Amino acid sequence: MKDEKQVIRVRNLFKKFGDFTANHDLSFDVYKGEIFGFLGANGAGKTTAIKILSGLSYPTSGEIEVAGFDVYKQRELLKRNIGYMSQKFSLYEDLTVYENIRFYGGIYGLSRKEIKMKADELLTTLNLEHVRNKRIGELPLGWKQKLAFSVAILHNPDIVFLDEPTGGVDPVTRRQFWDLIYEASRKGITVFVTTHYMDEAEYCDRVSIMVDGKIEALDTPSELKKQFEAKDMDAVFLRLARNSSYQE
Ligand SMILES: Nc1ncnc2c1ncn2[C@@H]1O[C@H](COP(=O)(O)OP(=O)(O)OP(=O)(O)O)[C@@H](O)[C@H]1O
Repeated sequence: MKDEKQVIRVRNLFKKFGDFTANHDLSFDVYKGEIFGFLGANGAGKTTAIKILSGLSYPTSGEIEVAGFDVYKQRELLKRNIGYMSQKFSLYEDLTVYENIRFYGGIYGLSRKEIKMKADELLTTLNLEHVRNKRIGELPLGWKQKLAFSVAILHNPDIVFLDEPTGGVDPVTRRQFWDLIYEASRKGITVFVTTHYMDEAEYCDRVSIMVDGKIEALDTPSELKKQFEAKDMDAVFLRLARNSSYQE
């Protein structure tokens, strides 16, 4: 646990689609600056929960506070204090790198001066100054994802939600992506991340594993390995996912 300050508080979260329960009685806390891995097989209910936590959809029931805001009544305030990135929701392919930064900076309420300063800083850090005026569509996937992450935290939010941010990216670029995650966490930004890559689960401070809509395990990677007598997170995950009623 990085810091005692709670930034996400979830109690008895249920989300139902008709008769189907996608999230079943989830309760957990996430702390300031923590890198929290949210794992589960396909269809376990991760995206459903992330959408609720980031104010994009309502829960069926439960008490949920994110960045100190209630997900039922304070969604607009909540959204201003978080960042969100997924493979499906990212940068605009037809806009240039700088236009994307300007667009999102505007949405996040930054002034022109702040946007310019942040853009310069971000492009220098990522070593992408030379593509400032290139369309996003022309860039390699790994660059796009690093940019998308940096844009998602442009406004210095309390929490950033990452839904499979490194899908389809080679291991070297994934490692570089994780350096950005560590840096954000060092600055006090909480990182809530879903991934299918078990090496990435090892990089998290704590990991929760969801099976069929329920959290079946939640602890640090080293405690989970001890608890399940597993040599790595892959083995922990397989042991839990094997109990799933959902088989591909
Ligand atoms: N709007 C919806 N209406 C009905 N069922 C839904 C809806 N959204 C999600 N579901 C169902 O809820 C379950 C959980 O979906 P969710 O997308 O949260 O899973 P996930 O863990 O994010 O999976 P993946 O890793 O494949 O993205 C799935 O069975 C899905 O079909």
